[in-house]
This record gives sequence, C-alpha cells and structure tokens, in this order.
Amino acid sequence: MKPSVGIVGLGLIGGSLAKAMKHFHLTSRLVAYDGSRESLLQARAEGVVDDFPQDPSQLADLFRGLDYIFLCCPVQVNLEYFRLLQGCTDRNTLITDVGSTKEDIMAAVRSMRAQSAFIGGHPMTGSEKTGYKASNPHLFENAFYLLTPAGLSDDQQLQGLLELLSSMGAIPMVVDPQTHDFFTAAISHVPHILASGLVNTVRCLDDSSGHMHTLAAGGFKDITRIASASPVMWQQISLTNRSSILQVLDRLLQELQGIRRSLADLDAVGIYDFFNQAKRYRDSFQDKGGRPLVQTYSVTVDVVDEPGIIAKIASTLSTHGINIKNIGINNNREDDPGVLEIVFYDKKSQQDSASLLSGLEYPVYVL
Ligand SMILES: NC(=O)C1=CN([C@@H]2O[C@H](COP(=O)(O)OP(=O)(O)OC[C@H]3O[C@@H](n4cnc5c(N)ncnc54)[C@H](O)[C@@H]3O)[C@@H](O)[C@H]2O)C=CC1
Ligand SMILES: O=C(O)C(=O)Cc1ccc(O)cc1
Repeated sequence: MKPSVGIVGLGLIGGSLAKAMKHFHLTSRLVAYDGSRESLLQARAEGVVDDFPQDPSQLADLFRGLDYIFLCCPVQVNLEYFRLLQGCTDRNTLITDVGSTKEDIMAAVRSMRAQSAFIGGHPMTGSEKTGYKASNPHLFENAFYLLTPAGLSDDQQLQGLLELLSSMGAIPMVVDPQTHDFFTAAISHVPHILASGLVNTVRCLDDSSGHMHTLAAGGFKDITRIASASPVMWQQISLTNRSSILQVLDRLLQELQGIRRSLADLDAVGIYDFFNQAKRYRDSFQDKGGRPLVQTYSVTVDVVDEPGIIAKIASTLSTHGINIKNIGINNNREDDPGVLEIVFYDKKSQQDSASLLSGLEYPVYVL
C-alpha cells in the first residue's frame, strides 16, 4: 500500500517533493498547505496535490492520520507547524522536515515529548530560487539527503523514509545533528554569508553610475549567485546554527587575515601558497566526483551553445540505442572543459557515446 503524504510549505523544496512523489507515483494521496493560496491552486490544477485546506483552521483535520508529513517552510516556521500538527497525530504518523539546520529542531522536538514520530531531514540540493513556480520533480535525483533520526522514530519508520527518498532518486545518509550543523556551516552557511558579504561590499564601493554593477563578470556572478536566495530563509538558518557558524566564520576570518598580511608584507610566497592550496583542494572536488559514494558515468562535450544542439546530440545517441539519464548545459567554462554534460546509466553507454561523439566534430571529455 502506498503511503499518504502531507506537505506544509509548497515552495521550492516542498513543491519539488510533491512533484517528485507524483512523478514517481509514490503516494496514495497527497495533501498540502501553504500560506500562498495561489501555489496551492496551481498545484491542484496541475494534479500535483489532491487536496488542500480552505483555511488554516482546517489544516489539522486534513492532515490527521497521514503516514508522512513533510515540513518545508523556513526552519523556525517548521517548528511551529510541528507543534501544531503533533497534537493531531500519533506515533503512526512520521513527521519530517527539510530545514537546513538540525540541532535546534531536534532539541525542540525532543523536549516537547511529542506524540508523533520525527526524523530530521535536509536535502543537499536546491537553488537561490524560491516558491512553487521554481520547483522541479527531478531536484532530488543523485542528491544527498541527510537524515537525523536521533531516536525519535522506530527502525521501520526510518526504513520507510529511506525507501521513499530513494524512490525519488535521492541518496539518503544518516548523520547526527551536531555533525550535520558543523558540516553545513562550513560548506553552505558560511559560504552564503561570504557571498552576501561580497555583494554588499560592491554595493557600498560602487560609484554613483553603477559601473561595478555593469562590469561585474562571470567570476563575481558565479561566486555570488546564492546571495539572491530568500533573506527570511537565511535569517532563520543563521539564527538556528549560531555556534557552528561563528566557529567556521572565525576560521574564515583567520584565512582572510592571513592573505591580508601576506599582501601588506609583499610576501609573494605567502600569496602564491594561499591561491595554490585552494586550487589544489578545489580541483580535487571535480563536482561530479564530489560524490564519492556514487558512481556516475558522464561525458562533457565541448559544443557551441546554439539552439537545437542538445536535441541533435540526444537524437544521435538515441539512434544508437544509448539511453541518457541526465543532460544539462554547464554555463561555467572556468570549471569544466565543455558546456554540455551528459550522464548515463552505465559505463558502456559512457564509453560508446564518447567514441560516437568524438567521431563527429565534438571534443569529448570522459570524467
Ligand atoms: N532553497 C534551498 O535550496 C534549500 C532549502 N532548504 C530548506 O527548505 C525549507 C524551505 O525552503 P525553500 O523551499 O527553498 O523556500 P521557499 O521560499 O521556496 O518555500 C517556502 C514556502 O513556505 C511557505 N511559508 C512560509 N511561511 C509560511 C507559514 N507561516 N505558513 C504557511 N506557509 C508558509 C511559503 O509561502 C513558501 O511557499 C527551508 O527550511 C530551507 O532551509 C533545504 C535545502 C535546500
Ligand atoms: O543554490 C545552491 O547552490 C545551494 O546550495 C542551495 C541550498 C541552500 C540551502 C541548503 O540547505 C542546501 C542547498
């Protein structure tokens, strides 16, 4: 029997979960609630959600007895909905959230001695875009999805959630909340603060004609893309992961002080080392290889970015019986040798496509 699912917060992440669950036919019934009625109406019109409460007072009734409830609002709002919904659910309902910080919500849920089971969750995928309109059913494919059960659910419930997430293409991984928050402070939260800090720096230094704004090129835009994300979401992430963020921020400031000192002292070796150490570590990520637990088979094709090019390559491969798992334009030529990345299901398809495409006019890189 497929599970019944409720989603509170039908934005980028909640909307993507709903679309993925519908796309992969994973639910018997999917209901949702969001502060935006427009999103709910659109989702129902698209067949993504089956029902939604007409007003917030009906939320508890509509969500009673569901197998899973996903809380997908900003982190502090998720806790408010947990408080509300745990009162109308029992141990048979597993409540989970998608918030970017975990210690805070896990501690609050534990201290509440709630009736319902809870597993913290955090998909390590997303974007700077917000709202249902930006959601996409394939968002979780090949993405790590961190889970913090911390003893607030039983084994069967954890197993069920692992299976549900895997069916959407995600790669679930169990971690403890403290480790989660420290890791994400370093790889996500402090980088976000830095990106916003850079944008604010240019905003303050720009002249009255906005020349810096006009001239800002690829590098600046790449490193600051995430500064366009929701300020409410990042305010709540920052407030709920203060100690880890402060710890990592202090380490970053030390790094910046170091390069500042090297510059002030005209220490050419120190300056070189700063860039060289970063380059060597950054090169070891190789984006696709940054997921060491998952074997991916991809090629990068150096093509001219022109209309119809993806269709041409896709049809060449399909004519030769090669199935494509994923295909996408890589807009950042600084990071990769080509612009078109094609992911396959197996090594044979990867090798066959590499020889096929290099036999045409395309330079192909097997990564
Ligand atoms: N944006 C991202 O890339 C990622 C976000 N997350 C986490 O996912 C959660 C949701 O983020 P997004 O989907 O990106 O944000 P979003 O802004 O796209 O969606 C949030 C949704 O919650 C609704 N909402 C906000 N307050 C509400 C309230 N009081 N009552 C009812 N609905 C309310 C909004 O109308 C919106 O539809 C956050 O906790 C965030 O930390 C996790 C991984 C990635
Ligand atoms: O846009 C990006 O690259 C992101 O990194 C999005 C993101 C934001 C918050 C998270 O907790 C996880 C992922």
